[in-house]
Amino acid sequence: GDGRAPVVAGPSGDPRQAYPSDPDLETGEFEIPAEGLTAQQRKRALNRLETYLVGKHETMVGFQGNQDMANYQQDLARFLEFHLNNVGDPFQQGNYKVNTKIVERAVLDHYASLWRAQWPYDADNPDSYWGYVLTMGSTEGNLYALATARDYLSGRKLISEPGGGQMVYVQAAPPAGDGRAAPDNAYRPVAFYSEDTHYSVIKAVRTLAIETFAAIGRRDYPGQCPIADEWPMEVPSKGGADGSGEIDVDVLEPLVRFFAERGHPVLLLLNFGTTFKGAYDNVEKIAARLVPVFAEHGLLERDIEFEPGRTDRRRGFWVHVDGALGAGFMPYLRIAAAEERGSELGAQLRREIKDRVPEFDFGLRVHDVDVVSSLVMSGHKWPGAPWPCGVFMTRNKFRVEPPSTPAYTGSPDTTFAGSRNGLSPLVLWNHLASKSLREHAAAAVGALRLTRYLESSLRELEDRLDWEDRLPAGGLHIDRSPLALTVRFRQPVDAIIEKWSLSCQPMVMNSGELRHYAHVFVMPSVTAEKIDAFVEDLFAEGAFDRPE
Ligand SMILES: COC(=O)[C@H](CCSC)/N=C/c1c(COP(=O)(O)O)cnc(C)c1O
Repeated sequence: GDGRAPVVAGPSGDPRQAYPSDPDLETGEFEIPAEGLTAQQRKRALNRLETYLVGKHETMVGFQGNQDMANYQQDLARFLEFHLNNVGDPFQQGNYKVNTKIVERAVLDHYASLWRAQWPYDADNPDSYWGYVLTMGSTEGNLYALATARDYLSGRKLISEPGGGQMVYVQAAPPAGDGRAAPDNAYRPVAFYSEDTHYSVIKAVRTLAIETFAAIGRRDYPGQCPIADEWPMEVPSKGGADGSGEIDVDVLEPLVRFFAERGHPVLLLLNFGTTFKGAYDNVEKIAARLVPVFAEHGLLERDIEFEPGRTDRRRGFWVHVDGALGAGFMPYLRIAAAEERGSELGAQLRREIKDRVPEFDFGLRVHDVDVVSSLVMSGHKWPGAPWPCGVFMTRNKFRVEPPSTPAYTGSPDTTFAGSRNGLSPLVLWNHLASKSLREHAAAAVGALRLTRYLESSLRELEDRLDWEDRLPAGGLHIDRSPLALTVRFRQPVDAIIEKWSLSCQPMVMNSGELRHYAHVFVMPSVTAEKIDAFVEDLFAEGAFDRPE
């Protein structure tokens, strides 16, 4: 400490003991005393923090957050002069004029184009895209998508009372049952997602009181699970823990059919770049197997009668693609794949993609159905925004509130947040605009190439350790899922985890063996030099000598 009198410790003790400590940062340095801090004290504290961050930034390889978005500081610092707020709908100017909505709309249009949606936004076109730049990351987008899907599938609608007063939710009456399925199932959506799904989805499902197939199955259909004695909590991934991390379509289909037969609308949340294994659910294959099930049980199109003569035509299913990482990255591979075969870019890509780039977006049509209802992407993952942000996108025809409510003087509150970040559209715009599509595609192909380099470097390390008889029993468990930007391997000692900010996960393998994995994500900020330095650290004595 610097001899200062300690902050009056709170009622439950002194923060200097209560909080986790880091060898490079002292809690006491950042306490805010009643008398405030002098300029020198503030400077010293902030210098200490900056020094710490410089160190960590250099060796950050463990999460899917690109650390090196270029030139946002010099290009955007001037906008810190303003109190930006994009409150309300991006396509309605609203009364809060200090906003960057014009930039937000350009970012949304660009992603609409990358995700093959109909753009520019047109309030009168049911198939036009609608979306907004998120103030949180994909967690907000997943929450918003699931809230919209829940209301859409439950026959709810947000309308403005006659005379343009309050906005109120109205609920359609369940259709007269056709005997085969309990009529009130028609508005009880059932959520399905895989065991590799990010915890933000489980949080969203609980927060929004959406029922999962497991919850309904265990309560209403005990012992009737079509794929196992007991209803699994989540849809199993193909090959279980040993597998790639993508959802098992052969298991998903009977589970969905079970509820479709009983008249339930179906809410599918699919992963496109899973958190730990970087796996992609096969959206095309899932649609090819499930659209016929929806058609068979009247879930492709349904009439929702709100009042006599006032009906909406809606689907009985919703496909949300959690593209937190993959939606920002995969479109560039499609652009690279479209390059003429002889090009360097095309050739490099061919080494990674045997047949075709997996489809996940609004351009995907299966059995003549446009499959995807909503999509989300994190801006701080592939694009590399320096704070959490992202993009949520859907189509007008899937929205439950009227796209424009003239009754409002300002702008309809159509997004999940109230106040909305006005800097995020700028940082995304800067990122998108500072490279051509081809240059973005080259960065994506380059990241795949480096991921292959990481994998081969780890396998070489395994051979070196084995040669020197220093290989841990069972080996380094090196694995990489198809097209993934990450490689997973045996968790090293804590000092290495802390230096390289590694994300770790215990996994009970199909054999019952408990393994501790770590992974590296090869984002654009991860270079071959960083990979070499990282692998060298793993070669050091005792790198894998974990106590367990
Ligand atoms: C352990 O790593 C994570 O939780 C990272 C976020 C940190 S990396 C920048 N993943 C977040 C994530 C999320 C939540 O996204 P955010 O809210 O933007 O963090 C949603 N879906 C998937 C597939 C995700 O991987």
